[in-house]
Amino acid sequence: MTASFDLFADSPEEQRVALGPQAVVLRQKASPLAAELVARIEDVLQHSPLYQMATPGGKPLSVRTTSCGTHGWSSDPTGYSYVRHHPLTDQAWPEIPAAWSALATEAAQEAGFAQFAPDTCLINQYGLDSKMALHQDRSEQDLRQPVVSISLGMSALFLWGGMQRSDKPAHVLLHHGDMVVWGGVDRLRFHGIKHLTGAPHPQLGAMRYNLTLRRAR
Ligand SMILES: O=C(O)CCC(=O)C(=O)O
Ligand SMILES: [Fe+2]
Repeated sequence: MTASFDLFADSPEEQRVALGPQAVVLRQKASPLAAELVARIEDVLQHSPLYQMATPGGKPLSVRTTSCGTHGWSSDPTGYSYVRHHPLTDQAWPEIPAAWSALATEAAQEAGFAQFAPDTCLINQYGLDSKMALHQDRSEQDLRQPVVSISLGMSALFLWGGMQRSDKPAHVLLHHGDMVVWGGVDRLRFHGIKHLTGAPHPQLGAMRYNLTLRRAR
């Protein structure tokens, strides 16, 4: 797979950008709710503080992360898994805010995945020095369920690869309010974040949040 197309030049009004047969960027899909989404992030973080995970190999991730939902994604020396408690507070994760689940269900529907009901949301906070290496999302039990992501804050260069880590990734700019949905034949595509880009966000500053909603169990 040689995904060498480049989406830097997208016209800003383009609403749907196909990344594959079952993967799509829904431009500005979350924009009408963005202020509300950010306010709820602040609520969630009160109960579920951001922390720095390390890869199973012991390398610290450059993002700070936390979760909400019945399960939270975790990386520790034993590997990647879904756990029921925040590793620092030992508390159950807070509920996924209803507006986030509803938006994810709607976006999944628009992308061709009916009745998506997330039970976990990973919150990644990126700073100017953060990135996320190419990886597959494969800790979930039912890989027929899609992945739905929401970008807030500064823009970022999303890497959209193939089914092999060595496949050359496409570069896709993701902006505040953009959503990405992938599933089906595209569910295990390698992806990552190269770096943040552009100006600091007027409300959030030199920072990006990514909310990734999935069905863990
Ligand atoms: O920040 C993003 O847009 C991607 C995040 C991601 O791939 C993940 O958390 O698994
Ligand atoms: Fe991912």
